[in-house]
Amino acid sequence: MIKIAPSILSANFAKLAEEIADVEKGGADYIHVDVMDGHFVPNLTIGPLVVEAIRPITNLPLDVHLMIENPDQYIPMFAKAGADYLSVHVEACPHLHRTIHLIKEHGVKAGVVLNPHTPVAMIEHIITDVDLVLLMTVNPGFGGQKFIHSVLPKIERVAQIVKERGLNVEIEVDGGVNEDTAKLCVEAGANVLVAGSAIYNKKDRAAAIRAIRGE
Ligand SMILES: O=C(CO)[C@H](O)[C@H](O)COP(=O)(O)O
Ligand SMILES: [Co+2]
Repeated sequence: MIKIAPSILSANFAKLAEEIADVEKGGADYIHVDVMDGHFVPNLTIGPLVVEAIRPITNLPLDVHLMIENPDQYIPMFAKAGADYLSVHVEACPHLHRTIHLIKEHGVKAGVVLNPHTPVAMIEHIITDVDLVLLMTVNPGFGGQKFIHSVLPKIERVAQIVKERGLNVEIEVDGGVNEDTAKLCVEAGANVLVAGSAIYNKKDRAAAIRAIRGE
């Protein structure tokens, strides 16, 4: 089953509760929350206070994508705020095994993220410990960028590892996902599709979600 995770990065922040209710009603499976610190990526967005504020207004799992340096310092705060998934970048975690287990110790599902140029080999020895692998299909930092096609073989490789080892790991893609690129990601083996602009820039969010799901 293909899951759709609308990214609120492209929502109207002045009407965030309505924007979340709209995609929930439209068939979304997760709410994707992009956390940026102005250091790991050149943009600033959301902190634990916003996660805490949106937690009671939706029944959907909050899929929190941490694009921050030193995530260990903030994991307890995001867990307390109500994150269901916390995903950290390999490129920001010198002690990745420790960070993944810190997330799990807080009762939160753990995800690991790879930038477009980072090889899949970087997660071969941690994939058995995680609930989700997120492959970036744009350079992180901004919504509305163009899908990077050279990531497709990486999706295939992660899907192959998951199958070979019989793992229960979700394979998520994030960046430039629309109804055309979604199809390529699903064919390559992804099962969770993040989409920001391709959903929130459309008037009919339910139709946008259906189109990305390939319905
Ligand atoms: O992590 C992200 C950017 O760093 C966002 O989740 C992503 O860019 C979603 O936006 P879009 O679908 O418009 O590309
Ligand atoms: Co994201």
